[in-house]
Amino acid sequence: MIGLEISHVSYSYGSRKALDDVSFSVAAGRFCALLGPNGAGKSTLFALLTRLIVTGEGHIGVAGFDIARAPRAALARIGVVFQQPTLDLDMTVRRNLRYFAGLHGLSGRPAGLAIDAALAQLGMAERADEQVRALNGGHRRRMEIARALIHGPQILLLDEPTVGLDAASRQAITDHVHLLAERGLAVLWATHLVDEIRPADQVVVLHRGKVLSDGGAEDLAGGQGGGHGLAKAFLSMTAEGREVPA
Ligand SMILES: Nc1ncnc2c1ncn2[C@@H]1O[C@H](COP(=O)(O)OP(=O)(O)OP(=O)(O)O)[C@@H](O)[C@H]1O
Repeated sequence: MIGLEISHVSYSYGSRKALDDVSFSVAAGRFCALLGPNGAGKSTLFALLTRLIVTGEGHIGVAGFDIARAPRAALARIGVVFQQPTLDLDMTVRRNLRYFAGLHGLSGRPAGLAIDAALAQLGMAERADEQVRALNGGHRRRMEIARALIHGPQILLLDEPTVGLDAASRQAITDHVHLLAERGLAVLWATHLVDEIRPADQVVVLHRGKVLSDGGAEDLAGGQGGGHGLAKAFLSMTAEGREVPA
């Protein structure tokens, strides 16, 4: 089943073209890394997928709903973790999530159940009554991912979710989100870090607003040992003349 479909999407800020005829899709149950250097257009694409901005060029389908024609139905099926954290540090984890559940029309026992389930999926159940301020950066991020799951989305969007985290936290979050994909979510994970990508993942390379490649991570690495092969392929596609270490 198709989770997310992006077809011939373009977007410009004034005369600057940020996305140029972008097409790819992410099926339910797939982890897709949107790999691109700074300025590639990743955040612009996320803004279009969440209707922060709109474009007349191209089509975006979310779990079968056209985001332009049926925005409410489409957005209800998306969970999103933006680059900038947006948590209330002085509330507990549960209070933060209850507030967000309310925005989705969930309250009372159904909200409590949804919050418990989401926290459990991120290994955060025992932190529910802690103040967010007391959590480390990795746990705060996991909580934001749990928050994005409360309303039962089919698509999960994460914009560079591991920025600023230490290696162990990055690993834990990457593991958790891969598990969410295995359980059926279509995951779009924007990053410029190849070590967050697994051999079975889909990788879309975005550079200067264009899709340079779309396929399996193993194929992109060209059989050259996972992360190293991927890094080489990514750099040679995007570095434009910079030396790529052997
Ligand atoms: N509000 C804006 N006004 C004008 N140009 C913008 C605006 N936002 C982004 N751009 C430009 O659009 C292009 C794509 O930027 P975008 O932020 O989408 O890339 P990105 O891949 O998310 O980069 P980063 O990893 O640095 O966040 C860049 O050339 C950027 O300078």
